[in-house]
Amino acid sequence: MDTIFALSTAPGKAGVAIVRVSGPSAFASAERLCGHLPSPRQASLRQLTGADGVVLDEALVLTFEAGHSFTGEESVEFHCHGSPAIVSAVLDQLSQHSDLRAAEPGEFTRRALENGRLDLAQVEGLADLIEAETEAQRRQALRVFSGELGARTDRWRQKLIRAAALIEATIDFADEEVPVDVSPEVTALLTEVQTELHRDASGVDAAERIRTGFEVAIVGAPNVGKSTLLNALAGREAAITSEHAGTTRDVIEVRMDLGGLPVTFLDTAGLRETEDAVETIGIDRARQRAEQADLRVFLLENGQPIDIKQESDDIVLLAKGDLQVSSTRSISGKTGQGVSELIENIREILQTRALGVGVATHLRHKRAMERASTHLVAAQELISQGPDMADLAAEELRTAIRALDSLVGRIDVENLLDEIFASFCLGK
Ligand SMILES: Nc1nc2c(c(=O)[nH]1)N(C=O)[C@@H](CNc1ccc(C(=O)N[C@@H](CCC(=O)O)C(=O)O)cc1)CN2
Ligand SMILES: Nc1nc2c(ncn2[C@@H]2O[C@H](COP(=O)(O)OP(=O)(O)OP(=O)(O)O)[C@@H](O)[C@H]2O)c(=O)[nH]1
Ligand SMILES: [Mg+2]
Repeated sequence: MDTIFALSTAPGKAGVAIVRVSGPSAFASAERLCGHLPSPRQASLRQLTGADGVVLDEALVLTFEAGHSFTGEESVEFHCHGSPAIVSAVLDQLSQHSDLRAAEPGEFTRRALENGRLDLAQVEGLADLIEAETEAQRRQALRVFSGELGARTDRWRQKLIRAAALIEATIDFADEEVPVDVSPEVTALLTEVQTELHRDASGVDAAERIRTGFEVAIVGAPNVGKSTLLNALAGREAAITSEHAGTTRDVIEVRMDLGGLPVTFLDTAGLRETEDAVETIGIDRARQRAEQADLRVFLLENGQPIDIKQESDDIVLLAKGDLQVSSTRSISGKTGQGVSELIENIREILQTRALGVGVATHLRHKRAMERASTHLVAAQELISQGPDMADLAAEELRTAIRALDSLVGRIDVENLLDEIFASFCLGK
């Protein structure tokens, strides 16, 4: 096994920069850099010196014994001053050790997975945790990282193994007319698992939204003040506004943190019949993005209908509220009237959708659960056909268990790993 090293903190100037080394030569290699190592898990100040005896930095050195580290391997951390020059000097020095090589992105975590310190779902949770920018993202990622999905998978697994054992017992005793009919207990076990699979899988779409962000499109006729509203929401001049109808053509995106929920607002071209070819392209894009968005804000000026399908949660507001006689259900990006109410309204709607999230948070989880579920349905069907079908039913259960095992990376995941680790940072 190679010993690997990388800068584990973000590159650039910082208070402190941590260089991590992991693998069988970690201690030996660290000794060449800082002399006598401190006892494991006891940070101590050391001078780091190059091969020629020149001092590179005065750093805190922290060691972890094999079996008691993040990766599960012997590991050393150098907590250096966060200077790009120091970091590159230390990395250069390490790269001259012939038994060391630079780590690939995510390679420390990959080793943690291989050494059984984390399961695959936890690795995904860790990746999400590092990507998390809002409170809802942080909470969701931490829940996955805590291993809840793995724990629940274990319980499903045990129930299915018990069900398979009960069925197999009927095969063994088929000739002896077993007096007990096991199918009620088997059916109960399968139904329990299926109900939970269904509930967890149905929360995945909302979980995906929390991870990638909800999209909220602002739509309406030209000149009603969509771009002005976007700018008011963003608190900056993100979009060009003008008194000319047909100003916005491209979809303008502004990312925001709405009380912990990640939301991307979309400002779109005003919808109308037009001869202008470029504006027409903009209007097509507007319609497409608005229809795909999670929520739409319709800005209406003269009560003219907007030719975009309105979903039940969508928000309809009267534009240029400062010019309207009644201020209810109206908004003005120009004066700010109604803007904080709109934000609160959107947050509430999206928050309700976020409530359905269970322990499964990735499309990959949903697919594995649906695969398992399909085989459970097939097993149920076979069981209902009587004892002759018992061995086929047991086989369906084993296939369902394999699908669940792929959730936590017990099997069939080699090809997934590269994809999952490709998105990791260097040093993680
Ligand atoms: N400096 C530093 N901070 C860090 C990390 C790190 O690697 N280095 N982490 C990296 O992502 C996270 C913490 N994760 C860690 C997970 C396990 C162990 C560890 O040594 N585990 C041992 C002993 C546990 C104990 O203290 O009892 C073990 O599990 O046997 C260390 C860090 C966040 N902060
Ligand atoms: N009185 C008033 N004027 C507004 C308000 N919002 C926008 N306007 C004015 O209306 C005109 C059009 O505003 P925009 O925000 O560019 O309108 P839009 O809906 O983005 O227009 P298109 O991009 O052409 O579809 C500008 O002159 C704005 O100053 C408002 O709330 N009240
Ligand atoms: Mg506009």
